[in-house]
Amino acid sequence: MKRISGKNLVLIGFMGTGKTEVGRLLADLLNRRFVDTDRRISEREGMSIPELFAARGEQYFRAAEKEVVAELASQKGLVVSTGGGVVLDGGNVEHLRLSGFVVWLDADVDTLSLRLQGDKTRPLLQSDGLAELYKRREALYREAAHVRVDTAGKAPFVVAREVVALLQGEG
Ligand SMILES: Nc1ncnc2c1ncn2[C@@H]1O[C@H](COP(=O)(O)OP(=O)(O)O)[C@@H](O)[C@H]1O
Ligand SMILES: O=C(O)C1=C[C@@H](OP(=O)(O)O)[C@@H](O)[C@H](O)C1
Ligand SMILES: [Mg+2]
Repeated sequence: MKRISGKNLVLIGFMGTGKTEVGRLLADLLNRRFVDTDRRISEREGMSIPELFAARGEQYFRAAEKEVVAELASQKGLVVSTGGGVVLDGGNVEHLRLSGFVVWLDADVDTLSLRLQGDKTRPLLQSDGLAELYKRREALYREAAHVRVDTAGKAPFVVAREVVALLQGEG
């Protein structure tokens, strides 16, 4: 797996594309350590992501996210699941691309809406419309990623297997 040897495998994409769930499966399949940036931030700050947004605001969250990304980019051999907004910062994108192979998990807006229906854990979905936010971010994911994987209509383990096949295909 030349694509990820000595590197991290990094998942980016919109909320609900399955970064956290697929990342965990990939770490198992590849026998690598799994780190989810949101989880890391929550642990560091001692509160959940919605609590952190409510208590300190998005800017504070983004600063914490940037620190965590920089820290993970200095490590190797990880599977890293990011939060959907990680690509808003050009420095994050640079770090992630230099330290890892960046896979964009994607799905159409209707699929994402269904997956996230009733979700209360994603503060940004409570205010902005999902479709609007997706439209604003799509180009950022495309530019940041080395490859895109469509997750619509596929179970998480099918997506994970597809990512592994993609890495193996590169020898
Ligand atoms: N491929 C998939 N098919 C169906 N549901 C999925 C898929 N991937 C994730 N989900 C569901 O969508 C929700 C968000 O998944 P999650 O892994 O937290 O996404 P992300 O970290 O990208 O926001 C969860 O309820 C999860 O079970
Ligand atoms: O898209 C975003 O800006 C965010 C996505 C969330 O992560 P997931 O993409 O894992 O849901 C989390 O980082 C935070 O709520 C902000
Ligand atoms: Mg997640």
